[in-house]
Amino acid sequence: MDALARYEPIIPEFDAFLEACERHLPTTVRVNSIKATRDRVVDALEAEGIDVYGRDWNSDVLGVATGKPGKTWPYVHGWIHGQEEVSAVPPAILDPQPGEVVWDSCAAPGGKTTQIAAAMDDEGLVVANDDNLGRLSALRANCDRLGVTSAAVTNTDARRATLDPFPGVDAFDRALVDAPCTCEGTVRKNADALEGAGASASRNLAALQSDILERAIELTREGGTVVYSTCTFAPEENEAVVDDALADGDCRLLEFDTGLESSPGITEWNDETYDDSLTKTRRYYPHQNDTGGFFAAKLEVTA
Ligand SMILES: C[S@@+](CC[C@H](N)C(=O)[O-])C[C@H]1O[C@@H](n2cnc3c(N)ncnc32)[C@H](O)[C@@H]1O
Repeated sequence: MDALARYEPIIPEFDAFLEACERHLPTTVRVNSIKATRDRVVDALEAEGIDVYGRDWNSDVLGVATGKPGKTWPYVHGWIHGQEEVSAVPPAILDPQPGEVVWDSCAAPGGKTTQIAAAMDDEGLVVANDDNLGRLSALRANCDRLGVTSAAVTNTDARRATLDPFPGVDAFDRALVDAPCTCEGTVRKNADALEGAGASASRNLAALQSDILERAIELTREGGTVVYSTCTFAPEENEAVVDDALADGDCRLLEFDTGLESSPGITEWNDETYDDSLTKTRRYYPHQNDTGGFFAAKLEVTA
């Protein structure tokens, strides 16, 4: 947990935060509304001895009290997807609508792609991109199992993505940048997550994250929405990256409230200051909702 010590000045109730990071992460699943309803899923899981409980902020997210849902037929048939609760936040605030064209720039293995497609009633187009060929089979398999027919899988470096493969598409309506990051917020399910974490690892990733976010803003129509998210606590990968995008002058931050407890983004870190509007971004800490850690920013494209 040493790598987390540098966050003491910015994380509220720091001792409770550290204590939560050492606790086992609750298992959660997301109901796949393309194939099933919440009630049918609850009944089917209970018939297999899996007890679940609802989560107030999102009726499609179920906590698992007992049993292993990944070994049940509702899982095999794609009625549910194993998804960490707080990782359902970015697609929820992206708020994609049926018929839209949405870019998921860093999509594998597809937890958020399939959530986006479900929110769109599987109508429209979700371009699910990832530059790592080895991760595309899991992305495709998840789309198949969950019955997603609206996704097109691409394998490009998001920094250089174009609209050329999609004749007739002038711009994306919305884009998600669920960026590659140091993954510190996954420490509750992977104790090794903090190995190699720290300011220098975070600074090394920031240029890639900024370039992908910049490309997402360029490819999204004026008035469209871009969500930037990471599963790390590092301001270098979070507020600093969004601050960079704001400085280009083509977007502005929007406020959002998922119903989950969260803290506002910060505007000062070490020797840096960020735009005041960075308080509209949200930080989700493990002790607030008994989840992993996440950061999310919702941007409107203005030019
Ligand atoms: C946090 S993971 C995405 C998780 C995914 N959104 C989900 O919910 O299942 C980040 C992904 O970014 C991909 N990635 C890294 N660099 C990239 C780049 N330059 N262009 C596109 N994808 C990239 C990685 O291969 C990885 O799959």
